[in-house]
Amino acid sequence: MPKALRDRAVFSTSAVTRAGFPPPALPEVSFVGRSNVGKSSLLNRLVGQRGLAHVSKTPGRTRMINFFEIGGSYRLVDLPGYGYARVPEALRAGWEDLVLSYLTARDSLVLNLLLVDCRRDPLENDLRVLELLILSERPVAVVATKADKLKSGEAASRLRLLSQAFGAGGRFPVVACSSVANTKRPRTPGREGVGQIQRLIAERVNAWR
Ligand SMILES: Nc1nc2c(ncn2[C@@H]2O[C@H](COP(=O)(O)OP(=O)(O)OP(=O)(O)O)[C@@H](O)[C@H]2O)c(=O)[nH]1
Ligand SMILES: [Mg+2]
Repeated sequence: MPKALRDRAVFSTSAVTRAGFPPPALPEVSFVGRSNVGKSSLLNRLVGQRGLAHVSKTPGRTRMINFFEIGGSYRLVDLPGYGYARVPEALRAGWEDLVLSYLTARDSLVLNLLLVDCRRDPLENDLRVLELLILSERPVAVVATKADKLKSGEAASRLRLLSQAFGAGGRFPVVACSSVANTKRPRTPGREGVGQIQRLIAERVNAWR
């Protein structure tokens, strides 16, 4: 991703219903995953703008679909997380409808980044979302987040396990990633993930239309 684009990421709009989605005139990359897995942090890190998407220690913070426009040429789309038990049932069902209709019916969606916590074993919710994306023939890359929390010796075996669970037999890339990696510690697991994901995004965005 050219460095110049990093400086031109701007908030575009928030949607709480389908009518609120912007026109599908630009390719979009979505951030999908459980609450608190690190979607908003990764988005900020990819564009090099810390405060762009709201990051919080409290799960369930992102409640709308937030669209960010990058260099006028594509959008990054931060989705509300799923699996947060303390959200009232009615509200949760509403979010799910909104997110699922976005994921399965949005024509301009060129890549879904499915984020999973690299320290957790595969969760039912994540596997269900993956299945849905596969059934709707959506392109997926799996991001194993918070890799900096692993010991360097653990990273390879965690990534193997997650690749088996989420990689769809090698069809989808599975990338270990840290959004907070300290570049002064060159062995931090996931340190190279941000660059790898930037390349995947660039490939998909450039192939659109
Ligand atoms: N150590 C570490 N912490 C991270 C990383 N990514 C995110 N976090 C922390 O995890 C917490 C949640 O991050 P968010 O980016 O807000 O997570 P989210 O998936 O957007 O959460 P919701 O909007 O609630 O769905 C924050 O405290 C972040 O600082 C990472 O790569 N490494
Ligand atoms: Mg968020």
